[in-house]
Amino acid sequence: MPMTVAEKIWQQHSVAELGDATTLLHIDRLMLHERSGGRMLKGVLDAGRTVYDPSMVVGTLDHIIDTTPGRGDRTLFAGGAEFIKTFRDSAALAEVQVFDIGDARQGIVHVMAPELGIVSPGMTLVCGDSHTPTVGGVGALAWGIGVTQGEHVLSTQCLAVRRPGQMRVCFEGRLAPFVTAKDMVLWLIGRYGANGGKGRVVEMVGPVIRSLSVEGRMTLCNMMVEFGAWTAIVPPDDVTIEYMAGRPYRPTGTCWDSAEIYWRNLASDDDAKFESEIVVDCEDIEPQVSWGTSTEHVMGITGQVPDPAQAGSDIARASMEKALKYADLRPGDPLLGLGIEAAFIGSCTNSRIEDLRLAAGILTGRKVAPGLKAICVPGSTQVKHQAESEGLDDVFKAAGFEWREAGCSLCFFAGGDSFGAAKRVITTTNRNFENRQGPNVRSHLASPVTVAASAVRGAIADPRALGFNL
Ligand SMILES: CC(C)[C@H](C(=O)O)[C@@H](O)C(=O)O
Ligand code: SF4
Repeated sequence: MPMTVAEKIWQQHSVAELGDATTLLHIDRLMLHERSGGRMLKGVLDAGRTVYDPSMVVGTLDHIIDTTPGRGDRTLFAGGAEFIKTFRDSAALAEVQVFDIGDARQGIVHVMAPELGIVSPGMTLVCGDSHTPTVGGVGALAWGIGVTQGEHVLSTQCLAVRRPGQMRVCFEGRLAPFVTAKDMVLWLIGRYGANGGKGRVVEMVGPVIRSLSVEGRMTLCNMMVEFGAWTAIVPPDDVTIEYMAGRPYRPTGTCWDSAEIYWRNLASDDDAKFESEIVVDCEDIEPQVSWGTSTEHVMGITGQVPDPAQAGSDIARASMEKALKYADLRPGDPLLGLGIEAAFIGSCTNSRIEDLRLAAGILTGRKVAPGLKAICVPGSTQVKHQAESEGLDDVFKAAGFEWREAGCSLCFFAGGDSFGAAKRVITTTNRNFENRQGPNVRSHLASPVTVAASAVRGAIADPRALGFNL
């Protein structure tokens, strides 16, 4: 039977068919972070169980740790110290390796796992975090799980999973200058809605995907969660294999040779069946910005805020009306020129080295608008070190950006570190929900290029129109 790439990985990991469209799958990697990982480990230990194979489990600290320079163990998250202690103590007891603060391998879990080569094409990987599909960008099948499921994986290295539907999105054409993977995914969610990929594995193909780096592919896969997808995957190709080649935890020797043969053959069959398919012409995509409080509240940067009267359903209309109120905008308003008070570059969506290079390209020789709070948080300590070795930190600092330590940081409000109540922020993150980045903070999602250009103008700005070079 012809199969999709996800179905092949699924079948290769099947331990038993449990009926009711559910399969017991072998899990190759379990990633842990201090917000959900400590509870999983403690749950297993408290029940008197052992971790089946600690070498398949890796932890890091990212969510609730401080990111200000010279950080110690400070956390602004209520009860955060307890989370961190539980995580460290349980990991030590279970003999699970944790890349802690001060370790060069520490970082946002979805950034450091692929960067270190802990995950590779064709693997199954899970983590107690909704943005786990990010690593679909290297051709792995990865998804977010809950604490109970995490305990099951820790104890058995397996998980019972219901078979998802299959969907394919083909990106045709070419990306215009200043248009990035972030704009592609925002456009897709804006066009097809926050439930457009509901419950499916979304395979992403086409010439534009082939031309993207693995980092760009990860940006896309990261936000497919905001498209409602169960997960997303880009089948491996030469770009993926080249990416894997430099990674410290990659397979080596004859294992690399056989892995490479396997990766090269890991593709959907020509006549594989997808429940739904979308073809996107990338020529249509301009830089995108979100205007509201759902990831589907997105528009082209030169457009106007839509009118709820035109909404396709009562639910959409109500959500748009509420969002307009929260965002303090009116139908027909342009976003171009809308004043912003802060800019954020970071998060598992856009904090990898290529993102920082793009933003620094815009910021070189420029300064952020007076009074604007601008913060850049590298996704991992390794990204930070790489950026520093290229002098990017100097560019950010000279432009007026704070240059932070690696972590999730202001991607979500963890209890104190904030832009200030009700501030309007342009941000490279993935969620623009109410209060996501602080009390009443209005978040406008955009690419690192658009965020950097807007920071310079002090208002939402079209990077194409302002004489920036890339
Ligand atoms: C805290 C964590 C479990 C959460 C998630 O699952 O995504 C966070 O990373 C987020 O982005 O909201
Ligand atoms: S960077 Fe943001 S979206 Fe990503 S894992 Fe951390 S909190 Fe979640």
